[in-house]
Amino acid sequence: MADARDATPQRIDLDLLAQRPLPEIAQAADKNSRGRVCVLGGSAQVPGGVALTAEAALRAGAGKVRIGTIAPAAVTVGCLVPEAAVLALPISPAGEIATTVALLEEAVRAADAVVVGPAMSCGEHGAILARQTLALVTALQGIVLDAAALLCLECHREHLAATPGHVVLTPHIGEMAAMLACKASVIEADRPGAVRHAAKRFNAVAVLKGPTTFIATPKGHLFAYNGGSAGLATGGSGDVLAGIIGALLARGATGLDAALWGAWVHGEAGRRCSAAVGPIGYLARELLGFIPRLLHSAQQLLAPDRREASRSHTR
Ligand SMILES: NC(=O)C1=CN([C@@H]2O[C@H](COP(=O)(O)OP(=O)(O)OC[C@H]3O[C@@H](n4cnc5c(N)ncnc54)[C@H](OP(=O)(O)O)[C@@H]3O)[C@@H](O)[C@H]2O)[C@@H](O)CC1
Ligand SMILES: Nc1ncnc2c1ncn2[C@@H]1O[C@H](COP(=O)(O)OP(=O)(O)O)[C@@H](O)[C@H]1O
Repeated sequence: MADARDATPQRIDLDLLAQRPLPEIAQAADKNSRGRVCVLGGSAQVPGGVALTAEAALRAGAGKVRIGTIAPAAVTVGCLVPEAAVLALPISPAGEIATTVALLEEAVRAADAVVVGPAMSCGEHGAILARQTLALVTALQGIVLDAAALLCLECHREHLAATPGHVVLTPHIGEMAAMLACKASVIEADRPGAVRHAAKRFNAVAVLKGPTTFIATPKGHLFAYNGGSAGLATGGSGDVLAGIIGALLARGATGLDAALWGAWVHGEAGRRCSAAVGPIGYLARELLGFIPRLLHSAQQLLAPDRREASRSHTR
């Protein structure tokens, strides 16, 4: 990783995003053309995390969201997000592999982007969901791999090698250590190097979350966002980020643009919560309500005729 140490990251701010506008959503667009997101995750220990991801995707503009989660949690999750469809997956996919695969294929094929892993605690479950999704990767506009879905990436390198940069990995430091089979202290010592190494190794956009979030591309481009709020270090906050990125991929953004915009919107939502509630103690679900306005106002500000205004605004 030493070769990456001298790389200076580009700062993720409105000036950078102005150069990378998101695909517009037409005024007349119906819900199928605004982006369909499938969220696969959840566990008996953390049944509600997928609801955060699904709602974040809806708040970021997805027209349709479907949640595939463990059967015992499916009804509850559906009630938490009545705007989403729910798919009940067998709790032990290894034992019912054929059913799981058939259900997943149908769900993934009906989506533009898939988010795999939020709130999933079982490595085996994650491995199967990630494998099935990656097998269909070319039919999708994007995939986000999060949490437990990141723990088996070595087995998926063949699939990942074939993707044209629309897979986004969202590890925190512990997950990054598992991905690269090293100690967390090694990642801690060189976060920019680690994220670049992971992006290259797995041929994906890598997002290393933390007080400063680093984003890298397989070609070695490096970006950093450090404008968030300490209160973002709270259970479920990463699930929200994964949902935002999933929705932006589904509307047609590239993996890199979805990651850059996602990190910025997530961090700014944290700042809004911090101002409204207090620097720590706000809930991940309280981030959700800020997403639509942040996305909308940033895009308005960045419309071509307003870019000059954005520059003076951010100075
Ligand atoms: N649990 C909850 O309350 C909620 C969880 N939710 C969701 O569940 C999912 C799993 O979350 P989680 O919290 O169960 O596992 P998480 O902390 O990600 O650890 C995974 C591994 O990483 C390691 N690791 C972590 N940080 C590290 C570090 N700095 N440095 C080094 N190691 C570090 C950690 O090691 P350990 O801390 O056990 O030593 C462990 O091995 C996720 O999607 C989350 O959003 C929410 O939906 C709702 C509330
Ligand atoms: N001290 C901090 N300051 C700003 N942002 C932070 C800080 N700590 C964590 N974050 C952000 O909060 C989110 C936490 O995600 P994650 O670790 O996956 O939590 P969870 O697994 O509970 O959802 C990430 O987006 C990360 O960048």
